[in-house]
Amino acid sequence: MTPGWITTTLLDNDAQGGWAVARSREGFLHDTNGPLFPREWLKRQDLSVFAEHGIGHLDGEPVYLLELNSASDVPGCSWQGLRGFMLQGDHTLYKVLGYAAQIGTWAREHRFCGSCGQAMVQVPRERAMFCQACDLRSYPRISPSMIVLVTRGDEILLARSPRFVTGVYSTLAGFAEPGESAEDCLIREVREEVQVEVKNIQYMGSQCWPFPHSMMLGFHAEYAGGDIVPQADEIEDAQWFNIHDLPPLPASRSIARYLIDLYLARRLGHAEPVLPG
Ligand SMILES: NC(=O)C1=CN([C@@H]2O[C@H](COP(=O)(O)OP(=O)(O)OC[C@H]3O[C@@H](n4cnc5c(N)ncnc54)[C@H](O)[C@@H]3O)[C@@H](O)[C@H]2O)C=CC1
Ligand SMILES: [Mg+2]
Ligand SMILES: [Zn+2]
Repeated sequence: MTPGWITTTLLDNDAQGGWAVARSREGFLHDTNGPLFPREWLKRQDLSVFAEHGIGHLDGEPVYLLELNSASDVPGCSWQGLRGFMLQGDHTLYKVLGYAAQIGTWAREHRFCGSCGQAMVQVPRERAMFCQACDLRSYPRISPSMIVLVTRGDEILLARSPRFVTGVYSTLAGFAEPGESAEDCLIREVREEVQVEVKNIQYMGSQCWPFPHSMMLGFHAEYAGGDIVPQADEIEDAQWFNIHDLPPLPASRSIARYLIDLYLARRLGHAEPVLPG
């Protein structure tokens, strides 16, 4: 048995047994034991199954996703969004659900060929949807996004999007555009969002962010010039905060929080945090 969570290209849907998770627009089904159910039991419930996908092995046991058309009532169970599992509970289970969500979304959005409109089929032994007419393969979509902590000595630059929980300030972030390097994107995003220039860009680590399919590339950068001017609509407020007087910060498992906590730890001589994958 291999311990932990290992994603698998494909599993045999006709095989019996294993674990399963169920996903609807309301999130994942869970009970007091969590979101993993014996697969044969789950399939006997009154669920409107849209598709079934083998997604991996957890501690050697196969895990399947039941992608549903709608959320139905299952006695003793309720539904919870992926963010809820990210914020609290077992991190490995959150990784299972994050992967399940990305595969479910991608398969649902790639039933038809984007080039000719014909129905696509799943390719054997590969996580891809295939159009026979165009010989086109579509792979799961991953969107590279830069995230950066900009610092000026004891001060760090944090901003609020109107979408954030009330009061919370975070690091700047944005999606890469075609033609950009990671550094180009970071410099553009910081300019667009706060009109500040940065220097000494340093890569710090990455994190899968399945909301819905970002790959966060985390950086540290030093302030090089400019006064903060928040971007209309995107940035509600942005400020330099002293490290001894910080506002409410992002969730502890996010790379945004890691970048902040790492800088504080290095500045104040504390133990360094570990980035959750
Ligand atoms: N894990 C973490 O700690 C954090 C993760 N994030 C994530 O970083 C990502 C980017 O951050 P934002 O500030 O929202 O991006 P952003 O600054 O580029 O602005 C968002 C806008 O980008 C456009 N957009 C949406 N999806 C896109 C895509 N796949 N490719 C290109 N453009 C797209 C839309 O117009 C959207 O309104 C998001 O997924 C966000 O959830 C943001 C902050 C913290
Ligand atoms: Mg942004
Ligand atoms: Zn086609």
